[in-house]
Formats: sequence, structure tokens, C-alpha cells
Amino acid sequence: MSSETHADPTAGDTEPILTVENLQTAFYTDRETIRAVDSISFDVKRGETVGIVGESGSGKSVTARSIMGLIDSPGRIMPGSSIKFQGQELTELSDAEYRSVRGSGIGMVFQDPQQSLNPVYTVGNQIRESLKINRGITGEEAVEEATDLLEAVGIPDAKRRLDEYPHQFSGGMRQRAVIAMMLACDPDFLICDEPTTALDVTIQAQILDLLKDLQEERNLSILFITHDMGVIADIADRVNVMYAGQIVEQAPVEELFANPKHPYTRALIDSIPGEHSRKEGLETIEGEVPTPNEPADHCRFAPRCPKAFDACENVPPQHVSVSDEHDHTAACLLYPEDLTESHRVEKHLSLANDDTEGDT
Ligand SMILES: Nc1ncnc2c1ncn2[C@@H]1O[C@H](COP(=O)(O)OP(=O)(O)OP(=O)(O)O)[C@@H](O)[C@H]1O
Ligand code: NI
Repeated sequence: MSSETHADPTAGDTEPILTVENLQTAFYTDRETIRAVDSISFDVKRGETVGIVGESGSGKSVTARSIMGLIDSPGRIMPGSSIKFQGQELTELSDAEYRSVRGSGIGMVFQDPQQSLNPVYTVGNQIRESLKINRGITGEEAVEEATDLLEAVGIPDAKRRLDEYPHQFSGGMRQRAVIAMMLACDPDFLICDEPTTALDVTIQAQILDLLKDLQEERNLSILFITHDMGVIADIADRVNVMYAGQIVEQAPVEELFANPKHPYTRALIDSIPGEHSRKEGLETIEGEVPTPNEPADHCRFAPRCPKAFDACENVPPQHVSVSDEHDHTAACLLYPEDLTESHRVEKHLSLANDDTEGDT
């Protein structure tokens, strides 16, 4: 079950543009069922940047691909999952309807710009093609619009560079060109999956600044995916921390860094290079994310958790509020802190039962 939102109903702008509820995406391989995304819920409001952070294999990209309608066999979005974009249920769309959402409503920027650019066409050609298909703009008007877009993403000498091929662009400029191509669809929503991971830190900072500027100018909503807590601190308004297919903590960004609650979040923060580590000393997290190939009837982080106790192995932690002031939840049997251990365990068990009843 999702937590109640406390948004002021009169404040139209705080209405979510994207609401993901109970999203489950599984891959059915010969050997096992991989629950890559295992019942996650979060939303994104207009004009804000929501982050998803977690180590490799935690399910970040599968979440993005699920929203974009890009899950192919042997993957499947399970019944009971809901992805609402601007009020429209995306999980029920036909392929053709989904293509039109991708062409106008939602744009996606990947880590590797090559994935979005075709090496045999000039950059200008590709932007003009997108303008034609998605907005019906052609001819001289398209050339002008394409030039404006390259300028908007900070590519110098834009008019000339329209005639160049992707390989003539540096990595950072190529990623800017991809962002320009996404903007050609005039999207309301941008999903960025590790867009700066392949770039060196200076260029990375420039791209993050560009995204912030574009967001402000165009009132874009952004879902930003990264494994890098430093990048999250820089760009996100609210953060979802993901582990083995599940969201383990949700909070506004300052609150998350000031008061991290889930032991996994603490470990992630402590592993930021240069951050002086906490007394409890978890500078790096030992081990790796397990493949989520079993039902989540326990805490998947327990084997790596310094605070785990017996119940963590057989009780599925549920999201509980961990702050009086902020919209901040953690799925961990250590909370709510003011209860005794046995009462906490009881509370999580009862929330888990409510949840399965709600699903049937
Ligand atoms: N096509 C597929 N077939 C089988 N399993 C898959 C497939 N795609 C993803 N998975 C599995 O889903 C899980 C989540 O993968 P995902 O790519 O979403 O992780 P991620 O958080 O994006 O990691 P990274 O930081 O490495 O990009 C992994 O266990 C992965 O092996
Ligand atoms: Ni990924």
C-alpha cells in the first residue's frame, strides 16, 4: 500500500506528473525468476527532480525501462503494477500508443549517447527528423529550431555543428546533442539513466548544470538515476534509495543526507569518497547486491547489514515514517525507533499482511 500524500489539494503544481505504484517487473529465465523491480512506489511532481540511487544491479534501469515501455521478453511487468503519467495508465497502452508517449511526453537520456544517436546521420539530420515526426516541423523552420536546440544545450557554433556526425563530437558534446534531440520532442518529463557516468567530473558537472537550467526554463520533471550519492546530492529534490529491486528509503535530499535512517543508505553515504566516515565505520560496503530471485519475505540487505537481527531474515520490512517533520520513510525493522524490537517486528508483519490483503 502506498503512503498517503499530504499535498495541498489547492496547489495544482504539486500534483504528481508520474505516479508509480506497486511496480513489479520480473525476468523469466530458464533457471530462475529475477524480480528486478519488486513492488516499488514513488512519484514525481511537476518541475522537480526525483533521484533513484543504488548500487549496480539494484533495478534502477529496469525501473526506467518499465516506465518507458521498453521491457521485452523474457521480462514482464506484472499484473497489479501501475504507472500513471499525466493521469494516463501506461501499463495498458498498445505499442503504438506507447510510441507516441515516447515521442512527445517522456524523453530518455542514457549513459551511452551512442544508444540514442545514429552514427550514419548528421546530428542536425537526426534532430530535424525528430522535429518532423513528433512536431510536424519541416524545412527552414526545422533547421532554425534545430540550431536553437543545440544552442539551448550549450553547443557552440551550433549552425555548423548541425552538419557534423556524432563521432565528430566529444563525449560531453554528444550527450548535449542527445539532450537536444530529446528536447526536440518538447517533453514534459525526462528520464536520465546515468547520463554523466561515462564523463569526466568537470564535464559531468556541466551537464548537471545544463539539466538544472533546462528544467527551470521548461518546467521539466526529471527522474534521475545514478549509483553516485554525490551526483544525487547535487541534482535531486527527493530521493529513492533502491536495493535489490526495492526502495528501502525515501526522503527529501537534505533530509536524507542529514538523517539517513536505513543502514544501506548510511553505508552509501559513508562510501562517498572524501566524506569522513562515521564512528560505526562502514567505509565501503562489503559484498554485492544479491540477484533478487526469491520472493521478498525478508530483508534483502540483511546479509550485509551491520545492524541485522534474527527477524530481518524472515520478516519483510515495510515503509514506515521515520521523521515527524519530513516525508521520510524507511523499510527497515529498526523503525519506528520508539517501539521495542518485538513491537517493531509485529508492526511490520501486520503492515505486510494488510498489503497482501490489499493486493487480492
Ligand atoms: N534482460 C534481462 N534478463 C534477465 N535479467 C535482467 C535483464 N535486465 C536486467 N536484469 C536483471 O535485473 C536486475 C536489475 O538490473 P538493472 O539493470 O535494473 O540494475 P541497475 O540498478 O540499473 O544497475 P547498473 O548500475 O549496473 O546499471 C539485475 O539483477 C539484472 O541482472
Ligand atoms: Ni542501470
